[in-house]
Amino acid sequence: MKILFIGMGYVGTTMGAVFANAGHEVSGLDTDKEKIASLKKGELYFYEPGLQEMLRNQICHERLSFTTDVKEAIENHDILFITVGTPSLENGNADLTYVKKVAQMIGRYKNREKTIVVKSTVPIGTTNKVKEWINEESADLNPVHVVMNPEFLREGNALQDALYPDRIIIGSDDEEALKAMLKLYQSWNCPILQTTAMAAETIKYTSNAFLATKISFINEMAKLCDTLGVNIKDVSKGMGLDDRIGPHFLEAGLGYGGSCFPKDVKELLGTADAYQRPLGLLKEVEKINSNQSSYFLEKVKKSFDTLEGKRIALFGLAFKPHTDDTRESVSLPIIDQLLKEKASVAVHDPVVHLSKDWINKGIKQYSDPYEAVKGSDAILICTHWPQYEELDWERVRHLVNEPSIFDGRNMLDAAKIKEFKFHYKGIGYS
Ligand SMILES: NC(=O)c1ccc[n+]([C@@H]2O[C@H](COP(=O)([O-])OP(=O)(O)OC[C@H]3O[C@@H](n4cnc5c(N)ncnc54)[C@H](O)[C@@H]3O)[C@@H](O)[C@H]2O)c1
Ligand SMILES: O=c1ccn([C@@H]2O[C@H](COP(=O)(O)OP(=O)(O)O[C@H]3O[C@H](CO)[C@@H](O)[C@H](O)[C@H]3O)[C@@H](O)[C@H]2O)c(=O)[nH]1
Repeated sequence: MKILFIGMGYVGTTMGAVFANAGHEVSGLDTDKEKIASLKKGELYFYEPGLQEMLRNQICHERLSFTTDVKEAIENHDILFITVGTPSLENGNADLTYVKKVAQMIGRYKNREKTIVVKSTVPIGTTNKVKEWINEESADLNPVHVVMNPEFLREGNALQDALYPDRIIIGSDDEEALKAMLKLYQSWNCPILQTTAMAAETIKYTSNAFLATKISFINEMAKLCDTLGVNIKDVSKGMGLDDRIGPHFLEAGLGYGGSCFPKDVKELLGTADAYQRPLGLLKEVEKINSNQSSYFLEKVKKSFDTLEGKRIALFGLAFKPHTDDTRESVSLPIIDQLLKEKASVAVHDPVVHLSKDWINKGIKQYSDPYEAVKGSDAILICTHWPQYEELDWERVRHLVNEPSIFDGRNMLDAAKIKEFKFHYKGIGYS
């Protein structure tokens, strides 16, 4: 089948490559000329393990191509996936500008019957509006079939998640759209749930909200564990052994960031408020999450009379390991706060390069973690990059000024690290 992906970001590029890999002829459209120029050369402009190889392979097999030609792309394809961003507006609602523009573009250039797949995460009720936006703009009288097909991939694990998803959700009351989706996904070996577009949209938001709730729950318990002197890692492990609870998303630490959980939690809260069904539990989840970095910094501050003049080495800028994405990464507000307290900050991240704005604020970035820690008074771990577990901590001990580690991801083995005479503090774990 010939498929068009509109929006070559994390989702569009990954899913485009994966559908090409499954034997379809895929084209990727984006209005950003630089991104398309880079993708055409087989160069992935963001970091995602394994994707670059698949991208090049599919380009070589002529199953994957890229374009900025909106008219031609829309005219020549019958299945169009919308994968543009839906970031938060100031008020927390999802910004539908990009989705609406794409729908209008489709309407303008629609020349025959088409199936439109909404893959972007959109507020409940949007998929039905997409159909209206297309029809309002279209002079073509052939039918348009619209279906909601939320995406559940995680950055850093995107290929595995896209190739082997736990489930596929397809939501529409349009029989033709459902038929097209079942055909498209016929080679995928996982449960497929058919439902309404609104239920599909709701499933996406409630899934993210539930995972965010698990994280805030365990973080709240981690604070209690700090007070009680109980190890939260043992608590998570013990809880997770119960099949009904499961081991996932019970890692206590600095809380959730990224381009999805914060914005999707906000949007769901806004929708519920708009329908006068406020979600008290989820409000608390958000509040716990936004207080988590202050809780962590309080621990750091308690160890010093003042942070003024102290040299802090901060490990990890990405919002999670195996990605270069810093959207809503907790590391950035932490750096800001450290600067406000007049500390000097040296950072390391295996893949993220700090933007000029940050460098201009006086942050020093090092490509070698051992350089970053030289003369530091504290090491703050903000991203769970496995590389940090592998460091020669004995060597680190000899490079630092003060042997203090604040582990915002509880990723090091406290007992082992203390053997090197470090003072070690995690969250609910020390
Ligand atoms: N990133 C994830 O891990 C993830 C996972 C599941 C779902 N989602 C959802 O998928 C959607 C896309 O997320 P993303 O992270 O891939 O976004 P992104 O910001 O990485 O990419 C969006 C792309 O759309 C392009 N674009 C904007 N307007 C366009 C237009 N009119 N025509 C063509 N291209 C246009 C932008 O240039 C950009 O390249 C969001 O709704 C997000 O919530 C994201
Ligand atoms: O036990 C845990 C698990 C995760 N996190 C944090 O939670 C955030 C999100 O992590 P993760 O869910 O792995 O990454 P995302 O790429 O944001 O993926 C989420 O958001 C996507 C966009 O909607 C969905 O598609 C995915 O299913 C959903 O997991 C990160 O800051 C993690 O550090 C924790 O603090 N503790």
